[in-house]
Amino acid sequence: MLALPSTRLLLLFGESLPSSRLPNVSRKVWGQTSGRFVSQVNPDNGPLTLSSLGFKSDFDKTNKIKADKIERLDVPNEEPKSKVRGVGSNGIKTVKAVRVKKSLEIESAPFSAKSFSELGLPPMLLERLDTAGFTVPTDVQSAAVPTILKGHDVVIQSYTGSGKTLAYLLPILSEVGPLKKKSANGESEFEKKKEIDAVIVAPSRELGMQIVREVEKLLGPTDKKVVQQLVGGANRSRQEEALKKNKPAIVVGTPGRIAEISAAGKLHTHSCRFLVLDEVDELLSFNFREDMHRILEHVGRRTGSDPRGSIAKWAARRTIMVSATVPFSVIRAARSWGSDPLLVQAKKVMPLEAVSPSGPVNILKPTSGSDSSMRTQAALQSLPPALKHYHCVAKLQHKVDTLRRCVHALDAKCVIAFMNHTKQLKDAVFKLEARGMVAAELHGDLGKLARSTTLKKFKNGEVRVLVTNELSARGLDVAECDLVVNLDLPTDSIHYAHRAGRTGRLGRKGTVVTICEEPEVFVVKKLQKQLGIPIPACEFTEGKLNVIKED
Ligand SMILES: Nc1ncnc2c1ncn2[C@@H]1O[C@H](COP(=O)(O)OP(=O)(O)OP(=O)(O)O)[C@@H](O)[C@H]1O
Repeated sequence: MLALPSTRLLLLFGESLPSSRLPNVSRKVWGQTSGRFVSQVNPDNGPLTLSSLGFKSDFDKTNKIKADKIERLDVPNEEPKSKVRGVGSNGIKTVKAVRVKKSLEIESAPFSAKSFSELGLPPMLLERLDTAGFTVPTDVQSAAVPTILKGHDVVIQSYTGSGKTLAYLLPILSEVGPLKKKSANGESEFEKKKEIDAVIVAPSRELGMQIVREVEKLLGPTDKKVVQQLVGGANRSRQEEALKKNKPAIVVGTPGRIAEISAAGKLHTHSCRFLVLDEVDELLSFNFREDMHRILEHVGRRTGSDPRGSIAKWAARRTIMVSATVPFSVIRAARSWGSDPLLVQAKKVMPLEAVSPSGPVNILKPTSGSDSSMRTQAALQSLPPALKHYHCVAKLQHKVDTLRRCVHALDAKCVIAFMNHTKQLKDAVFKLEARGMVAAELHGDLGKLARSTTLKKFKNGEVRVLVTNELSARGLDVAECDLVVNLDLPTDSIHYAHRAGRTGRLGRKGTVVTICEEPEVFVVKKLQKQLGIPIPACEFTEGKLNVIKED
């Protein structure tokens, strides 16, 4: 069995490995194979799909909680109607061509229910979903929506890019705001209340704004003010004014700003019915502990003490915790906050009580190596099934040029390159631009405007390579991203999974290449073992990715 650790940040490899400044290297002889057999990458290498995993489709029958069975349907071969872009490479620094739009193929579509109407959503919300181009729910949406609608507290765990945001937004919008279900007397009139009905917390400004846009997409232009962003970095008094004037039903924000405004008495959340913690394992980390403490104490809290204990105290609030990586510490916390909480995965719903610390919730245990099928299943619960993973050995001073050759070899149009230290990002961008590749840096030290402008340019195709740090590892949704490159190694398998998950969104193809120095290869081997996925060595010769087969 795969055991789970009790804390989120497992620094399995100690400190992140050193990376010094990068010299100005333009041309070198690359990747000697030293007697190893080199083969061309096989484009037909079929990805593992969810359906090949054979997850259980029913609720656990031993479950003491009387949850209804969620009916499973065959996976239809339908693509969602999302717009996806491609790029025409121009190679000239000054020309910032916008990518030509083309569809990125969805290789293994994670859809099981045939339509949203099967999930018990109100007619107006169904209409808005249709208008927004969402026609078929993903597996995790099919599992989560009816479960939350039945009133359960849930932990939603499913791989990156599988549609977890809508999985919790849809049940909330079914009960909160102008799209909600009609009441028993047939009224659907949305009455503005003084208090907030749903609080959604996300660890970064970017992720918070992304969630706001997803809510706005469904609310439509006339009801946009039903949701209010409370993210850090933005003008606080304007946010407070908007709360007062618009009386939003839903707020989405970062822990610091929500806690700040709440402490100032400008955010009334005591009768709140939904609390969502998106990227819950990150939110429950040490960094956010004080702000999260305030939020957990004040959102949905009934006034006056409750002699029946903490569970009764929280009975009015539904707590929804979400992440691709769920350590057992989150399960433990969820058990103490919720009443009969359930774990919702793409094809399985089970009571949290049934999750054992040694059960395969996730990828988080350094494995000793015996049960490879268990490891594979656990990894695939966090990583998109259509991803391909490689590593490439390069000297430190050649890493950026290796990245450039990797982008050309894979003809990648939309690339996210991760580094560990903010100071090095500028250098890498400079080198890429010097070789005619349009690149930009994104990190927390940049101002609010610079961050959103860069992200916008990346999303609309003006920037081909986004060089960034851990800020972008979680939640960032750019459907067109077809390549993730680790220029520095992630600190552990959780970080690897979140970085990797920026590509291969919603069943699309994607490649993850980790560029490391020879002494770092052992770390890649460890990641490979922990994640239960092959990360073969490769090199980029003659403009192609060549897989190196080990003896
Ligand atoms: N049913 C659907 N049909 C089409 N597109 C969808 C559907 N559900 C979600 N999407 C789109 O898929 C993309 C990924 O969804 P989302 O960001 O919610 O994934 P996620 O599981 O939360 O990922 P991460 O773990 O990285 O945060 C988004 O662009 C979203 O709009």
